[in-house]
Amino acid sequence: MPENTPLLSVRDLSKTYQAASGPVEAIGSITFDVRPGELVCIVGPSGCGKTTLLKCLAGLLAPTSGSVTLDGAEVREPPKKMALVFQEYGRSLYPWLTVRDNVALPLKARGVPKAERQALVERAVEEVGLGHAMTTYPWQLSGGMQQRVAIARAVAYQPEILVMDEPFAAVDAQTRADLEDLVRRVWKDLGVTVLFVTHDIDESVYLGERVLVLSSSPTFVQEDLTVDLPAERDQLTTRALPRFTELRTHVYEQIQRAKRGEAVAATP
Ligand SMILES: Nc1ncnc2c1ncn2[C@@H]1O[C@H](COP(=O)(O)OP(=O)(O)OP(=O)(O)O)[C@@H](O)[C@H]1O
Repeated sequence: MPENTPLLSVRDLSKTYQAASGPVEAIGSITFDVRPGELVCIVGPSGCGKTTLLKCLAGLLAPTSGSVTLDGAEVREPPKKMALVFQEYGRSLYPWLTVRDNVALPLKARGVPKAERQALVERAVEEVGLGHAMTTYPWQLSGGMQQRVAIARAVAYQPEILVMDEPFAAVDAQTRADLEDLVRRVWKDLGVTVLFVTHDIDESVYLGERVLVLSSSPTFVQEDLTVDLPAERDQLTTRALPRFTELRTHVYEQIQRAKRGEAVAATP
């Protein structure tokens, strides 16, 4: 695929829920593209419709209007080319399966031959730094390690796009920093496209090559910000850069504007 052809294309996506109390317009109109190999973060105020947007992207919820296209095909059901990582790592792994078998499961379901499966599982588990824990069970691992297993499972599957929904919201700050660095490393080493949803402004700037700032509901894309920080990022030096402070202050101000209902749509 040529580099400028979008991998994921969201066009005029809107979602209005029909609640008992009447219609709730969650998403007004969202339009954006993700190109192959990008790492894009989505950030927005609480209740702005991030979960609704992700459900539509993952084919779990039909939009009221507009479309989601992945690799040229309209998404109408969970796409095989997408892997998801959620916040609740504890519930996303099977406790009776070892790390190796948890990571292998989607490959087995897809019918990948055993030798190839083993190679993919080993590479993915090594990549997340758990090569020594292949035969352990999820309940023998810390929360951060369990989330590493979930990431390994997603990348072993070799998705076209990895969608992460606030994956580190439930871990402590130190583990979170390690996992952020892991995402950057996996993204670079494996060349996978990543869409990362977070409510943490600093995290969005530290991780992303682009940050999409969403308005409050009914939601639209308020800003599509290019993160012009060096590609080699480091928790200490990157976060201490004046440019990092400028960008996080800018995103913070945009979100405050969104909360006050003063946001205007980004010009494409
Ligand atoms: N099933 C539903 N029926 C009616 N309204 C809903 C439903 N699901 C979500 N909403 C409303 O849609 C809006 C967006 O909700 P959504 O959960 O997508 O936001 P969010 O950004 O993920 O929230 P948070 O940041 O708090 O997790 C909210 O006003 C919410 O109350």
